[in-house]
Amino acid sequence: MILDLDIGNTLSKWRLKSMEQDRIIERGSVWTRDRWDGSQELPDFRDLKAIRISNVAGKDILRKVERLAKRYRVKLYVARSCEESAGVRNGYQKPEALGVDRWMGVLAGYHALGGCCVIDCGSAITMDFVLPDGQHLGGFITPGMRLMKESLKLGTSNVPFQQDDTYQGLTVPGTSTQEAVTHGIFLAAVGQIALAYDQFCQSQKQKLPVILTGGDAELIHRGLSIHAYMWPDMVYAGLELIFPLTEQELQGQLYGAPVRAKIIEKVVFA
Ligand SMILES: Nc1ncnc2c1ncn2[C@@H]1O[C@H](COP(=O)(O)OP(=O)(O)O)[C@@H](O)[C@H]1O
Ligand SMILES: CC(C)(COP(=O)(O)O)[C@@H](O)C(=O)NCCC(=O)O
Ligand SMILES: [K+]
Repeated sequence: MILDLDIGNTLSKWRLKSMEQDRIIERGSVWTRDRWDGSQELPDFRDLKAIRISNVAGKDILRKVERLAKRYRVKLYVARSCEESAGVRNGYQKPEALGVDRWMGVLAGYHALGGCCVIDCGSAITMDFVLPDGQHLGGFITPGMRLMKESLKLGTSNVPFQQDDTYQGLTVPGTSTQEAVTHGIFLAAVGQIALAYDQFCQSQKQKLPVILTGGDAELIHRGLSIHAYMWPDMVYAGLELIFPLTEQELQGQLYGAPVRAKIIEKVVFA
């Protein structure tokens, strides 16, 4: 069994993947700031062959995982941002400073679709752009929806947005503090993405595919008018790409990868 860890600043997501088949056996998450020891939310470490980790929540967490890997004598693969990997050249002045979750997303996105725009809607909303020739151009970082809400401390609570169909109402002016805040935040999240993507396509004179991932991707996706692929396992896919362990991964098949919509040529009957 392989344990893949996507450690974000809010949630630490994990999944258990079987070595033999391309199957996810179990998934879970723990609050990154919580104590992990003895947490019921973590998988059983005993039957693991390997742990692969993308971590943006600091060294303490990494040390915790290193201790676990050592205790259970499991091989640990730690992802790090670097200058170039899997055909992508890191556009950061200091490549190692790029968040490794962003780097995993960019590598997976480029492998699946070539040039693309990768958007991770988590504690922060990050956007990254990669050209068809593999050049990463960098991107944008803004507070995620929950952080925007908390920063206002206006009639808000720590409860995440209801991922239900009330989003339609989110684009009309709010008539209470709660509504004005919730609608405003949604508008900010969706609006910045639309503006940044539009300006990018104008400057590059090409429309690159957009891939969304992260805890708030569903909600934001429904507010976007641009077409976007959803890839919940995108960060994990970056781990599969740089640390391939299963048959499929060794053949470059990434779990849940979007398949570029084929433009069906109009069949014209003579
Ligand atoms: N305090 C909280 N209580 C409940 N859900 C939360 C809380 N904070 C964040 N969330 C939800 O958890 C998800 C965090 O997104 P995720 O992409 O996992 O973030 P990160 O990778 O930055 O940790 C979001 O969907 C958000 O709505
Ligand atoms: C921007 C981030 C905090 C996003 O993390 P997340 O929302 O996934 O918790 C993370 O990618 C990060 O720590 N980046 C390092 C700084 C940078 O990418 O420029
Ligand atoms: K994330």
